[in-house]
Amino acid sequence: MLVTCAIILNPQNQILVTQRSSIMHLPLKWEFPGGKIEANETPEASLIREIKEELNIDIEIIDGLSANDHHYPDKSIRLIPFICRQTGGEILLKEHADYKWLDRKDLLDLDWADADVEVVREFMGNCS
Ligand SMILES: Nc1nc2c([nH]c(=O)n2[C@H]2C[C@H](O)[C@@H](COP(=O)(O)OP(=O)(O)OP(=O)(O)O)O2)c(=O)[nH]1
Repeated sequence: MLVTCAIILNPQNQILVTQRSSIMHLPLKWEFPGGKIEANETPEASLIREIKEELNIDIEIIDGLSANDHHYPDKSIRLIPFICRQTGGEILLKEHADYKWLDRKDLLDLDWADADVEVVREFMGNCS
């Protein structure tokens, strides 16, 4: 399953992180918002759509990071991360339990979905 996720930076270069709800797969784990790529969709178009649906905000995509393949006991995903900026809208949580803007140095303190840990490491390595 192909999943895109957005590492959204604000003007202070903090990063938006979202917490999965208790009724989702991987309940209460932190992730970068995003979701499954649908048929006939580019990864970029899918991500822009998902972020609007889940968070009510508009984003532009700045760059891509390496995809990370991860096997959960019940499913395998290829997580495809993009670095993004918010271009409009106000955050409204439609699916998630919580969100926060975090400084880069604090990212690894969260209880991440397992597939994200490698993405966080690459992002921190690239930017520090
Ligand atoms: N959106 C997103 N999903 C992630 C991340 N890390 C990670 O392991 N995942 C997993 C959680 C889900 O199993 C899948 C994304 O699916 P989704 O969020 O679109 O859909 P979902 O919960 O409806 O999935 P499903 O139960 O229908 O399979 O990828 C991440 O950073 N962002």
